[in-house]
Amino acid sequence: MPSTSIRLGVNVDHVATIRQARGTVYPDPVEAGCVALAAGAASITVHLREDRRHIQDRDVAELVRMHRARINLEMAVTPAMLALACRLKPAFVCLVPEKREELTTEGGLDVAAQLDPVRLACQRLAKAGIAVALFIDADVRQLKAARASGAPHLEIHTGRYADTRGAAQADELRRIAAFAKSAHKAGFEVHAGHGLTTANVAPIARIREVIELNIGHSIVARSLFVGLPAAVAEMRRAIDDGRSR
Ligand SMILES: CC(=O)[C@@H](O)[C@H](O)COP(=O)(O)O
Ligand SMILES: NCC(=O)COP(=O)(O)O
Repeated sequence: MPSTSIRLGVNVDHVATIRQARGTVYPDPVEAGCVALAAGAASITVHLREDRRHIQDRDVAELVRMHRARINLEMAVTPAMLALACRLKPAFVCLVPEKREELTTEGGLDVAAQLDPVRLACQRLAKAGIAVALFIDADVRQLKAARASGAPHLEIHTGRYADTRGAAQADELRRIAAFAKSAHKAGFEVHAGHGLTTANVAPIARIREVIELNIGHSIVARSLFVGLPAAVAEMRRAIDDGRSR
């Protein structure tokens, strides 16, 4: 039976984006993580990109040292990132696609096209005691591949849903809802995220099979005006309202 509650993971990448813009030591994404957890976040997500454009190795190490059980590290499937994850041992890793030139993640991981490396990565991370999610598009071909990979969790990419409007958005929502059902039936724990805001989160939160949402950019942006605890609380309310409708 799908869960009635839904966890909020707060992504603090864009706190680090502001810091890196000036090469200062502030604002600190580690401090932001602590504040977000105190404000009701269930976990903290950080994407350690290969180009280190925002989050740095030290941020991940510090967050893991302080809150290991609640840290979700997003990373590319590369030997260097796998070695780093196995050394730092966050509780969760989400394997994501990465392109140097993209402004943000543009789609899901093509698990079907790289099943062997993804399967090996899942095995290696599981051996290190890390629970793995695959960040994928709502696409049955990817679901089949994900089943063969051995990953226990999936995070559905909601970027296209967030970027479209009207009939196209309704279509994307239907696709995500149907995919979440199939993924849950196949035994995966189902998460979702990317591009979600207080204005668009409710229909995604209403999908019973989704039990975790990872949200960052809109929360960090909103925190400029109301502060991080209030921005996390606003998102929590929007999710709970959506879930209960
Ligand atoms: C994988 C994903 O959906 C995002 O969480 C990702 O972290 C976005 O990367 P940026 O934070 O660099 O936009
Ligand atoms: N995996 C999605 C995530 O961590 C946050 O994405 P966004 O809200 O910053 O677009």
